[in-house]
Amino acid sequence: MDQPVQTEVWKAQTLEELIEILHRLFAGDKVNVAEVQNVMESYESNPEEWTKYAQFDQFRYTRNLVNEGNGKFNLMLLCWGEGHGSSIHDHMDSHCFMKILQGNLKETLFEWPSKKGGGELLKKSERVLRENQCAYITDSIGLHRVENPSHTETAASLHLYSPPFETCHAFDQRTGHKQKVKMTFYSQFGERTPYAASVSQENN
Ligand SMILES: N[C@@H](CS(=O)O)C(=O)O
Ligand SMILES: [Fe+2]
Repeated sequence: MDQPVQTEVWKAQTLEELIEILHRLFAGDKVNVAEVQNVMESYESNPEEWTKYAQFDQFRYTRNLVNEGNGKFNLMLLCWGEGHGSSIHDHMDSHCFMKILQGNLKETLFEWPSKKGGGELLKKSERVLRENQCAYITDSIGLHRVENPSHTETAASLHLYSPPFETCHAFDQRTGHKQKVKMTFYSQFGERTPYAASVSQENN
């Protein structure tokens, strides 16, 4: 019988402590997905600790950089207004962890377009993620779309990407065609990104 893989169990009491633990977990070359997911789930969202990063936009979800993870990962807070959603997109072969800090988010998984090209993207599954849950996706799992299904409540989520990336592909559900998109930060470390640095760039 195989030995079970030892995973350490950490409990993050605060956002600051979570960031410290994440730095340790990403110090080496290997990522233990279950361990990262567990520690992100162990943090009980406390809005007082993250509200300084939360900047909402009227029209679309925003990406707000919280920590650069020593070059190993980017940690960011995403702010979703009522009904806001992403395109169907990939994650450039990175690990992607998504923890709900406030509200609910609906995640719909899709298959990659078939090699022959063309045709509608097949929906694999959908689920609603609730406060403090942490989901994981990477390209081998598929593509996803994330939406705030509520028309009365905003939502906030904490995303960790390793290695960090700045572009991804957005897919047309009906044709399967993809387009490269550049992703920007609405704010970094609590400060609104200057207009010149984000102009003519898009979110995903
Ligand atoms: N991957 C998306 C957010 S999500 O919809 O998972 C982004 O970084 O903007
Ligand atoms: Fe995503």
